[in-house]
Amino acid sequence: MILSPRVRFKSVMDVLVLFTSASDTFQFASAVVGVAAILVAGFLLWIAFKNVVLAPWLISNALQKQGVQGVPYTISLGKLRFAGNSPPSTSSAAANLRPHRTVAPLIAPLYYDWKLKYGDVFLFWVGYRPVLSVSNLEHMKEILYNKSGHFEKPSLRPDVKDVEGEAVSSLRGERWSIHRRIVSPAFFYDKLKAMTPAIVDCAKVILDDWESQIQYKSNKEVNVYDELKALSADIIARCAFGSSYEEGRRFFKLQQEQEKVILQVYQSVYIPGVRYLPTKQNRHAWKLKRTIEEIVSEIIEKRGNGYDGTDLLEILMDANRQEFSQSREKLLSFREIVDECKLFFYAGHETTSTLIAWTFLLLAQNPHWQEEARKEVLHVCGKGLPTHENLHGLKVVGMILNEALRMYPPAPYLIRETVKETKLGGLSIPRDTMFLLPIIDFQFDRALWGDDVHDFNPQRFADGIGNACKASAAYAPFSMGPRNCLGQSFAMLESRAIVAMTLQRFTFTVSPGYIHCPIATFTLRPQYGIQIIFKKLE
Ligand code: HEM
Repeated sequence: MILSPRVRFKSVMDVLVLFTSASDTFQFASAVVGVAAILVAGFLLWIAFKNVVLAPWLISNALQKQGVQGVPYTISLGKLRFAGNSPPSTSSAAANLRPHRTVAPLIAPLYYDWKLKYGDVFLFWVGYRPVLSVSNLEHMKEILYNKSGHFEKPSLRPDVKDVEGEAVSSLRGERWSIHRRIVSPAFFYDKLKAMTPAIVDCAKVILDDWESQIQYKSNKEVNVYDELKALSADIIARCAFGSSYEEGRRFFKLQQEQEKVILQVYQSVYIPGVRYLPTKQNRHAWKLKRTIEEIVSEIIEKRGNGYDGTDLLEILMDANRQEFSQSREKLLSFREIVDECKLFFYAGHETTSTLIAWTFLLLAQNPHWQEEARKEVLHVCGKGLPTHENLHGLKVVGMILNEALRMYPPAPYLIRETVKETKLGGLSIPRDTMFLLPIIDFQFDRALWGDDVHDFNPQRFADGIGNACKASAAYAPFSMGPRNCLGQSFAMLESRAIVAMTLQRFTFTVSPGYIHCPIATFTLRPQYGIQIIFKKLE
């Protein structure tokens, strides 16, 4: 203890009294700190006990009593995995090169073992969260249309929310409907039409590059998965940020870094409070977030109020301006605008690029359909750059993309959770139960699609999606109901453009080096890429 020189002691007693009271104060403070530490530790233990032991036990007990079977619960404190979704070894993947029938069991092997063992409705665990697998079409419709308001998107973990932010895809209730209303105009027909030249321009750059490399060799092997990811990112950067395209690219590079952090966070068990500690991972995440926000504010500042473009950022800013002029309030905060731009990229680039990459694989494996599609493209668009109207007129290409979405849906499983106790198919489902809806399984149901369900047959879509199988709800690559994919038309436009422009210039086959290994992380993607050999069209 350091005493100020100004303190004067009259007697030894004074000094003793001072020391006694100081040590009392010290003891009192220590006691307070001790009690606080015990309370905090007790609180954390209670949260951990409630989340990791009590809640899982209550939910599984309630379901077991109603005859729902499932995987026994074991407390998992290591890395979390989805239903054993580890990529298969290269050799087992290579053995599965041909049959598409292996897609679903390959991406979630444990899940399909459990399904065989326990039947269509069963319980399994993602970490300590109980998940009910639902393979009944009527139940899936009830959950996705959510007329009762009992089924919602799962709430994001606070540490994931910190990094990812919250946008239309994860919001609920009133905030979700405001965001959906504001973002929807970005995908209206006239906006998509205005974006078509940018999409075609970006595709032309990459195809010119492939073509120039073929000048020196007779053919070129391309890992289309990697190249298409870069191309879709460019396209999204243009459509989200228009002329502020370079800043858009920087934004999305940083966001890719953020995605890696999100994956790490998702794989770890959530411990309250840890996200505030200055760990290496947290500091990295904070820095990325700061820099991303700085880029968007720079773009907004540069634009001022006189910008006349029609990109996503401008649509969001415009909604704010209109609301402000009427009510002096802004609809979206700055952070919400940033989060919507992030979502646009996140939801849009990986999904669309995997769809196009799988489509290239299927066309390379099925030369007859490749030729049919090429004939149509050359007939409708000639050899020039396609227009928006041209792209709409491509029926065969549309059928091929629909079939690719059936066999390789970029989002093969959807997740929901109950926000209230509810009834589903005679079962009483407790609150906070998660559902897994295996879209991919309905799309491979032989009873609904026929005996050729495992074959690539775009012909089944000749009379439209509604007539492709016995129950139209069995085809849901873009989900269904009020929260279906907002970017569906954009994704289909981009895919039509890239497939058509490639068919105009090249014929293509699968490389002998290709290893068939679909895995599901955020999307259903090819673990080792898709290597395609392109030859210039005579
Ligand atoms: C082939 C490409 C795509 C596929 C297969 C796809 C699929 C889906 C699916 C299945 C959902 C529903 C998710 C759920 O309910 O859990 C969804 C939602 C969404 N998608 Fe897509 N998507 C694609 C491309 C895009 C693109 C290009 C964008 C935007 C640029 C986009 C924006 C969105 C948004 C904003 C939502 C959330 C809607 C809401 O919750 O109200 N998607 N998408």
